[in-house]
Amino acid sequence: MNGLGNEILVVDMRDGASTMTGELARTVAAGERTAFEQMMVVYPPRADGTEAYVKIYNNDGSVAGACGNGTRCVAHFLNRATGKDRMTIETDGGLLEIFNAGEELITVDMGKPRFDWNQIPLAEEFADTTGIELQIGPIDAPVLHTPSVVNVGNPHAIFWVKDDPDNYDLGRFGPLLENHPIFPERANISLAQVLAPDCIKVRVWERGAGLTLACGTAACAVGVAAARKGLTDRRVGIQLPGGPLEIEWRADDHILMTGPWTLEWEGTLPADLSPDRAA
Ligand SMILES: N[C@@H](CCC[C@H](N)C(=O)O)C(=O)O
Repeated sequence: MNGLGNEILVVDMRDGASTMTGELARTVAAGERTAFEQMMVVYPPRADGTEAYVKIYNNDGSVAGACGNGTRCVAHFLNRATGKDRMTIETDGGLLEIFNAGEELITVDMGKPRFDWNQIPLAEEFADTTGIELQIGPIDAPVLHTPSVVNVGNPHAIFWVKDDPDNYDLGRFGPLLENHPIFPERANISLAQVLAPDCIKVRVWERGAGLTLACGTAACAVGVAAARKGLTDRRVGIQLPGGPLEIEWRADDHILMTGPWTLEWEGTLPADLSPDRAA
């Protein structure tokens, strides 16, 4: 599947008979047909009132606590399997509520943002995470030194730029920022240009996956970080290279993300997924 071009492989393991690992996920990601940015493995529910437990892998085999675009894809998959329009799923980042918003749109309640330095997490204490000072040797652009940081189930750093994010070589400095020592669990890196109080243009370098056409959690992170800085309203359209997402940071602190899903193909993974076999 994909969510605005963010390549998602939804793997149905609801029978509870098999288990995915980071190493196997990397093997599947190396397959020509099965390449993905995130794999969403759907297991039987572990908690009362939930439809499934979903484990998320990046294509480097690392585990992610949240994936906004992938959650909309899982929502469609579970909606088709169960007929339910509304459900709760469990991820490593917490419980997520999903609503069918009609016309091939899904809304996900992504939960509450976390702003404390140790919740991001950061390697050292910062009292104010709306803008932290970073020492970044090899990067010459001065705007790239004071990101806002927020955790929305996974860690994000947002660098505010006045001009078009396309003007920056994110492919070059994305990996440096993702692996900056201030981020002990690495971070997803966004460049954000506020175009209007209800519109932000964003490009994302994803932790564990690299440059992407869209990142749902980055859209959530940028939306709340912009409103927190007073740059925008609490309801914004986020323009990503793959298309738009609607983000609303509600008065009860929950973030709602609304966007589409796309089904590309369906198939069965080979039973033998040993790492030396290309999927
Ligand atoms: N594409 C995702 C985010 C995936 C997880 C991220 N790379 C991480 O490691 O935190 C999205 O749509 O949110």
